[in-house]
Amino acid sequence: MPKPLPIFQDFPLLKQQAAQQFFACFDELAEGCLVVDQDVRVVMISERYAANLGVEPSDVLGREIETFLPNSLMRQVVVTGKPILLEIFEAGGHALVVTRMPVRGEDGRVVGAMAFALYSDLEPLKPFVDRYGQLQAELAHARRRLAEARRSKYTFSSFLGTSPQAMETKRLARRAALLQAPVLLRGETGTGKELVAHAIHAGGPRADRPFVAVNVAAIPETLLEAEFFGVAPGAYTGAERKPRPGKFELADGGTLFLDEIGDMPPSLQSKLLRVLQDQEFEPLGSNRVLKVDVRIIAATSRNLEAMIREGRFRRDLFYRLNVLTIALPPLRERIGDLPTLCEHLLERIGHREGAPARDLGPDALEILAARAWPGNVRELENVLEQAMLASDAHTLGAADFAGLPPEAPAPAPAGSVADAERRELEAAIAAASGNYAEAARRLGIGRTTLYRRMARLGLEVRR
Ligand SMILES: Nc1ncnc2c1ncn2[C@@H]1O[C@H](COP(=O)(O)OP(=O)(O)OP(=O)(O)O)[C@@H](O)[C@H]1O
Repeated sequence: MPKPLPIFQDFPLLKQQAAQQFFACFDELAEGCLVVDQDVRVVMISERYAANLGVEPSDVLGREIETFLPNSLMRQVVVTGKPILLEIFEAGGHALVVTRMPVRGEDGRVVGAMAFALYSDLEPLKPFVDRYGQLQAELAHARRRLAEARRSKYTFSSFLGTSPQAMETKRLARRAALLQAPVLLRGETGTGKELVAHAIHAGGPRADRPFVAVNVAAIPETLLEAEFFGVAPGAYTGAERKPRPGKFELADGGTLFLDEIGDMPPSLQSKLLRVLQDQEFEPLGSNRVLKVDVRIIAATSRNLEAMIREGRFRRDLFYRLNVLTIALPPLRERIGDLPTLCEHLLERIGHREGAPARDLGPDALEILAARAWPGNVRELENVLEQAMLASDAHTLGAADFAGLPPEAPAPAPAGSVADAERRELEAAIAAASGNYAEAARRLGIGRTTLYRRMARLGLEVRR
């Protein structure tokens, strides 16, 4: 509780005079003032303030302020005892810049509050208000962009498939999300390595910290070091290396996803190993050591063991990265997931293209199941997209995929899709003890879709 100002204590008359002068001064220089008691009734209002509010002083004296100014904040000041130092207040059809302060008695208790209108015309403040508005807008924009960039695009539910292989992948990834050790994702192109990396990040304690991805294969070797470790200001490094933070620094506190780690040149492999061991490094052209806390998720489609034998990949780096390893199954080894994948991908493509989602006829499914899919889910998505764009049919049939280039048939015989799907549905229904809603949830589909699929596969729906 603040004490009354000591200088006034022995001079009550002076205090009163000063207060009166203060009010008079404010009324003249500013746009008037107003005082309320502890019941928020008006005990004083200047002519000018009354004019600004569009009221007559005699009409409002003694009244609770909200009876003529419903959005007044004076009660808040009286109740909390806290001033509201600057606020733009809309009243009487125009904006006032108002300062409100509590009035305290000798014992420090709040006995009322006073308000001063500093300006009734915001023109003098316009440069500040404009600048403030502009900065606010810039800040909001930057925050939105940062949040978007940092938000993981995928979670575990984005990884589609309920085959045993897909479920095992998700189980391992969920476990990895809760740990801090490096993760190595292995799998052919298009099997969802990047998707899983995002999901691991989003499912762990670093979720609200940055997720930074670097595709090692996409960056020229000469620029990789600067890309990873950054360039210090003032470093003489040539035109293409302006001072900037490296990916390690940007990912501090979060996750750094190193895609195509097998493409990393040997010189950088040693440096990466050092950072993994010590969690510190020096930006290019700097003698300052930066300490970071970064979780590494690396991915590769290459045979790293063969590369080690050929001396192209460091064994010690491999051991360092190969702590939690997740092998992503190729599509042809989980062809039972094809119907689920197609259904979701068609929906996703439809959404992207602003077109209604399409179905896939059983004949089309048989054709797709017979392919080897070297490009995996990405290739499947491309094939579906092309077929969708070329046809108006609601249900895509075999003919819509007639243009597919010939390809060696996959090891699995074509008839097995229906079997695999039937087994999958039966397993889910059994696991849900015959509860179809629960089985559908486990499969990640709606109940109606489940009934439709069961009917197509000749499974009886028991109600
Ligand atoms: N299980 C899955 N469920 C849904 N979408 C998937 C799945 N696997 C892959 N995809 C989709 O396939 C595309 C390729 O996936 P992603 O980029 O994660 O693969 P990748 O293994 O990192 O490929 P690359 O090695 O070529 O970089 C993405 O559009 C992704 O959303």
